[in-house]
Amino acid sequence: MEKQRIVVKVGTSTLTHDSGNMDLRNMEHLVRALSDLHGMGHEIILVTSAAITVGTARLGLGERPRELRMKQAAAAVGQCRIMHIYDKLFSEYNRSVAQILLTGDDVEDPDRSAHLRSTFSALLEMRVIPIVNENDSVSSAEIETGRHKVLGDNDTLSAIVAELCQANLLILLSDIDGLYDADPRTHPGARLLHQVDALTPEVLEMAGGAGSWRGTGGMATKLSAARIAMAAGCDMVITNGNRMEDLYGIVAGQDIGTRFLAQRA
Ligand SMILES: Nc1ncnc2c1ncn2[C@@H]1O[C@H](COP(=O)(O)OP(=O)(O)O)[C@@H](O)[C@H]1O
Ligand SMILES: N[C@@H](CCC(=O)OP(=O)(O)O)C(=O)O
Repeated sequence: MEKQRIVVKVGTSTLTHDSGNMDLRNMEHLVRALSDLHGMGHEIILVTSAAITVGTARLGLGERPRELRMKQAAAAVGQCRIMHIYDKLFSEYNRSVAQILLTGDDVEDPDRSAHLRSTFSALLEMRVIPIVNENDSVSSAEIETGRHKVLGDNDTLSAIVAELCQANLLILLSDIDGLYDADPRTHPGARLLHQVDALTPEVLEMAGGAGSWRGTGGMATKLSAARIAMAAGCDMVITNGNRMEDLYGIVAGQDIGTRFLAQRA
């Protein structure tokens, strides 16, 4: 099989329980599948969410803080916890990881994004698995005051990373099997779309908001990600994070989840 550069984004709803604590079973299955794909020769970049949720649980705050500075503090605490667990789990499979935290400025500024590209390429050359999140402790201020709209959700961030690294494939692991023709939580008869060739107005209309208190963007941000990835020549697949074994089939090109086809030049 051809070796691919793959960005995998995993959302808060897959990484945590409803209590806000980390879902260690899902994390273990994720790390095992990614380590295995890495062992097959693929290059892997992991974009991970959940810092704010895990920090909230760790600090015993009861509910997700509304105050910005508390959210940012929770992210700082949660990010440490998450990286600790990833490092521990990947180490069991003899894989090295690196942490990259990004803000909107980092990807917008040509100098910074050039450095970022070189860092990713050096890490991948050394067979390290970069683990990326938004630098929430710094950047939420920008997001909430509306000065920068570039980031703010990891779906978009993962597509920007895929574009920056010229990845072949972006996989979004969510709490749902893919894009349906309507939000299945409110429309029980909704049907799964297997392939999307173009983001037509009809497709864009299908997307609704987040499915749980822990998720943020819902399908709307996933379609924004698809727009960036498809234009960058990268296929994107939305699939359910509860079946990590599906990652193998997706990488092999099987019909799993919803695949958004790259625009080929
Ligand atoms: N057309 C749609 N197809 C599938 N899911 C949808 C759709 N519209 C809205 N959703 C909601 O999007 C949710 C997934 O996004 P989100 O809650 O942000 O999770 P994540 O943390 O995985 O990013 C689903 O649980 C679902 O309720
Ligand atoms: N950067 C934030 C997550 C933002 C985000 O997009 O969350 P999600 O919709 O669960 O992928 C955090 O780590 O808490």
